[in-house]
Amino acid sequence: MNTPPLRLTHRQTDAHKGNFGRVLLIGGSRGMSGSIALSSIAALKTGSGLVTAMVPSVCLETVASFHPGVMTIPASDEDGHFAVAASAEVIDAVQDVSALGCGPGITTQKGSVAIVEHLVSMSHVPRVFDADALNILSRSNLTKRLTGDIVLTPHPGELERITGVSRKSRASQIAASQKLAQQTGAIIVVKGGPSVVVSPQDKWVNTTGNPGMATAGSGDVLTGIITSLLGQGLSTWNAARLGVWIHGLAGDLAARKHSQPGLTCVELLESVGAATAKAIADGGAEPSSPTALE
Ligand SMILES: NC(=O)C1=CN([C@@H]2O[C@H](COP(=O)(O)OP(=O)(O)OC[C@H]3O[C@@H](n4cnc5c(N)ncnc54)[C@H](O)[C@@H]3O)[C@@H](O)[C@H]2O)[C@@H](O)CC1
Ligand SMILES: Nc1ncnc2c1ncn2[C@@H]1O[C@H](COP(=O)(O)OP(=O)(O)O)[C@@H](O)[C@H]1O
Ligand SMILES: [Mg+2]
Repeated sequence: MNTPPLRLTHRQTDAHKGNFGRVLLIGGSRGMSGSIALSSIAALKTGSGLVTAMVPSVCLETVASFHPGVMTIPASDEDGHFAVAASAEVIDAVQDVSALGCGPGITTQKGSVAIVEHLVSMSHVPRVFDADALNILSRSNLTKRLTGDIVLTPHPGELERITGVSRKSRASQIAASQKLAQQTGAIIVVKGGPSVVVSPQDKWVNTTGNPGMATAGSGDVLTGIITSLLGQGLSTWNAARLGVWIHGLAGDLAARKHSQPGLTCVELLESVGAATAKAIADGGAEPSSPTALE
């Protein structure tokens, strides 16, 4: 049996949505509305109590239409992506959030750069940076300004842009990620088959997942899962490891049903709830006690 790196516990009978985190997902652009919707819905399916997507105003209706449980905040936009003015609006939006994820579909236009520049130093909020947020970190030389609880989720192409190591050498990717983790304090998910999670002191190799997950949008789902777990109070190390494990298991459950070639981000997303249940103490069978995770 494939066991999770740690367990979630059952919800107390008197639990309410405020117990399970309020998370914010920042991203999307005209043409990539699906990306941030995938992250947001994945966060709901991993158990977040409240999920809000902050998106360029132009794609708000599209993002909002995918799942009625996702709330949306419209941000100033320009030509289909975030305008520079959106970076000031982010400061209001992060009030009271327990975690945020940034990057899917965000583009590397200057409004997005301004947002990421604000987020790198918001040390009071645990943050996940993915996709174009990672490309912005590398292009704008922002990695040295990362502070607080941070998870980076690069695929080998993004990692190459940040560290310069070849997308073809797995050993170099792990070594460079370890060094980056030591320099920044961030936890780094080195995506692949299998994904490896690296901390400044340690590394962990995932035991779930399959090549059917090499499909558009599967990483966007992971961003939402890890953000959700951070928002529920897990440490960056635990949220990254358990998030990667749940994501891979969702891929395995979906591939069993739909085949690896037939697996898309939609089938992956549909399996996130079932995979999360497998991470609950005793396999999610019987509700018992307590609320807190770990
Ligand atoms: N429905 C949507 O709106 C979607 C939007 N997406 C967004 O599209 C933007 C661009 O992301 P992409 O990742 O497609 O573009 P990138 O240009 O960052 O990455 C694609 C390239 O990276 C390299 N690469 C990726 N995985 C690799 C691996 N395992 N081994 C070796 N090389 C690898 C390959 O050279 C590949 O062509 C992001 O903002 C992302 O969030 C994508 O997630 C797809 C779905
Ligand atoms: N061969 C594979 N085996 C296991 N997992 C894989 C494989 N290929 C891709 N994945 C997983 O799928 C996800 C792809 O992420 P990413 O490239 O960011 O996708 P996108 O940006 O399109 O959403 C990662 O979590 C990665 O680990
Ligand atoms: Mg990606």
